[in-house]
Amino acid sequence: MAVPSSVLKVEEIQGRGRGIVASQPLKAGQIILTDSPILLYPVSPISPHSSSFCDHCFKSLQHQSSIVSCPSCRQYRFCNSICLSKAHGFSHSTWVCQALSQLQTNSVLVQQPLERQLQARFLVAAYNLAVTAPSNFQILLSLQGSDDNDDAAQFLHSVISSLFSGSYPRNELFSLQVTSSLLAKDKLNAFGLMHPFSENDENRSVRAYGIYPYASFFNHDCLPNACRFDYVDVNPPYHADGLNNTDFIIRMIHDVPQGREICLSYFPVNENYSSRQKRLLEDYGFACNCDRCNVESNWSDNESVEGDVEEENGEEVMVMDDDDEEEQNENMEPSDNDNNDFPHAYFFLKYMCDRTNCWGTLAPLPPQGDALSNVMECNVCGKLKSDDDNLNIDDKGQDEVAMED
Ligand SMILES: C[S@@+](CC[C@H](N)C(=O)[O-])C[C@H]1O[C@@H](n2cnc3c(N)ncnc32)[C@H](O)[C@@H]1O
Repeated sequence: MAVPSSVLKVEEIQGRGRGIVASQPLKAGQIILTDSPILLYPVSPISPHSSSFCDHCFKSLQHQSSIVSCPSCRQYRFCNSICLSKAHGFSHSTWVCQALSQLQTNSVLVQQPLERQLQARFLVAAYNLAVTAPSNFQILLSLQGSDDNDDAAQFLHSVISSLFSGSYPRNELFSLQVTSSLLAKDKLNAFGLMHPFSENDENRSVRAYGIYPYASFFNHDCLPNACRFDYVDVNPPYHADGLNNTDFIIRMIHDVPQGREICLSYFPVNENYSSRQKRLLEDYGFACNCDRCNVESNWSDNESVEGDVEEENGEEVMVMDDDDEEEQNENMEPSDNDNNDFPHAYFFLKYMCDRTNCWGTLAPLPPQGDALSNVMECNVCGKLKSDDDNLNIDDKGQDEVAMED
């Protein structure tokens, strides 16, 4: 599958499956891809009325004054009648509405852990996609993921089959194999749309999951050269024509030459070596051997860039003292020289947000013509920071504005 970008191409990369490669030199801040979800589903599958987000666009409902509920199930809530009407033609069609109501009263499913309920919600969404947009369903099926028939797939297949045995269209769509394959695609490819950022919230959680067909081709690197921005509740701090609020923008963190693989980090970059390895193995099925991991694999458990590791939120995170920072600022520039002992020291200083409980990644604002921006934007809290000082404008947690849907 090709990506809709003239500056990227999909290539087979040894030991990593498909990946995305720069087909020309790319500049810091450059927008390399905008992607829309083919599937979105909320994390509150069984008790939707407790959700504080619109079930169509997933904006926070906190400051909305014209909230409406679905008139049929009376459970799912939407920002306004526009979102409701869009959802009726898409994610909350008549039969999805009925299926979700049945899922909520399915006593066997309700007793299951949240993960299983969530998988059931995903399967209903995927089934809806198969019926309403078969070509997007084919794209979903072409994403990476094995189709092992495990216990979860067996169980969910029986729940979903019983749901679809009634008035729902084309119940033959859900064989055990398709169910199992869909679950694997979801696990490897779903992106989380996070709760709005707050400095007081140590454990920011997910509000919805989405399948983004092109962004799914990015492989992981613990020192990424690109990162994703979403603007679910706020407008981007630059002109972005026609963007829906659940669209992703992928921007370059720094310059890269033509032919270089473009990678995202699948989670915040501050996680320590053992936790990253564990997560990548358990959730994504691979052992990471990126430059950063190769360096850190030789460290003792307590060692970090300068031997400084602090405990923060129960997690070990990298820290540097002021002298270290000055020295690193003077001596370390990003380079393609992978022999550097601390490939991540410079990265942390320049590209990691220092706001409490944020751990977001900073990328420059998009260049204007040939002029590169010296303003960095955090992809989690939205803070804008110039080279010398914090601009202190734009906070994703506060500035709620309407965007096109
Ligand atoms: C979102 S997909 C990325 C695209 C995928 N490579 C493909 O061919 O469709 C995630 C999967 O890609 C592979 N992958 C991603 N980053 C990797 C890395 N750094 N090393 C090895 N495999 C990686 C893993 O199999 C992972 O489960």
